[in-house]
Amino acid sequence: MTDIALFRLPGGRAWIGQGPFESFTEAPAGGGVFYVNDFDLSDPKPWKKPAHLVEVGPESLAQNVGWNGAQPPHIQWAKPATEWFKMAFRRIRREVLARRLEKMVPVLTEQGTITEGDPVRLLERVMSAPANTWGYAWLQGSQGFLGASPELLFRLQGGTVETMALAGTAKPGDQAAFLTDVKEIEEHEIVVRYLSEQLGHLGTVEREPRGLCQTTGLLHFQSHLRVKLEQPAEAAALVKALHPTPAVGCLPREEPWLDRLREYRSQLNVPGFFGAPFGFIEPGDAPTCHMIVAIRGLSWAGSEAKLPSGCGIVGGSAFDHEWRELRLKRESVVTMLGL
Ligand SMILES: C=C(O[C@H]1C=CC=C(C(=O)O)[C@@H]1O)C(=O)O
Repeated sequence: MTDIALFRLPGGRAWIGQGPFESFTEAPAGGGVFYVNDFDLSDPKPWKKPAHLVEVGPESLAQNVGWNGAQPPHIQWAKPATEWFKMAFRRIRREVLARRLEKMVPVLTEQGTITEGDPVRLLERVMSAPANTWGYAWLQGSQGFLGASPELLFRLQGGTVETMALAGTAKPGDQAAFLTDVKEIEEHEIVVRYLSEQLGHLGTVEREPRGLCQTTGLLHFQSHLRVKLEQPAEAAALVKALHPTPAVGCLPREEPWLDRLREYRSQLNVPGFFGAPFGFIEPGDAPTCHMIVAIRGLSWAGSEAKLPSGCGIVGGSAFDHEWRELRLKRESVVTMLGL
């Protein structure tokens, strides 16, 4: 099967890119190009231009991708062990209580085995994911990742950058208590403050009041932010300025803490795509660049599948509560993908 990239906007417009892909350090003119990287931004040529790009809808997906008789996958998940995550949780919390660290987002990964079927069929699910999410996929031979993320890293259009803080989580039924939950509000406002500071270097920042975002089985705090650029900015420079936000990284966003986070991620077997920027520049002369945070998805290599979820640890975090939140986030992905 050819290599495939997919990007679907909240409104439903979507593009499929088919390989081979040509890689670039800077986004080539004319758009129609995907941004694919890992959490550490280790690919120096993250802009991927497909040999063939087509705008698709849910009905035209199959004829553009061609399933070749492939069936949706069955995945047998193994229950995740608590030990390593518990250790990371305790160490992070200790640093937070000592006021050396404000927040860090460790990630737990559930491992699975694809017993039959082909993950390519999950593209249909990504296309029909909730309307307030961005669908993404990157399929390379027998490996890849895909999902539907509720989190925008930024949208760059003309001289305006829009972004959002998305952090703080509850079950939809717990809304009344969530709205006044001091720990969840703190977790969220840390991300707002970080984004306001980073964007403040580019122009005057406008922030909308804190609101709610509901996706498959989950409720989050969400705040929209916008800045009119004083000088033109490249998408790649914005990625470097904003990623990783404390919704998936840490604060302070300094190398020693990022190193610590990388250490936890590697101990906990986290796939590189998780929390990384994933983007698409629409084709055209004055194109819009959409850059999202790749969460709420899974990855696979051969028959091995990985399902990661992360949770922000602040001073008020309790292990059992966070462990439940991690499970709810993974269940949300499993439900969304119909697995
Ligand atoms: C890291 C994840 O979610 C982020 C987005 C929304 C809420 C989050 C939270 O409450 O911790 C996370 O920052 C994930 O889904 O694995």
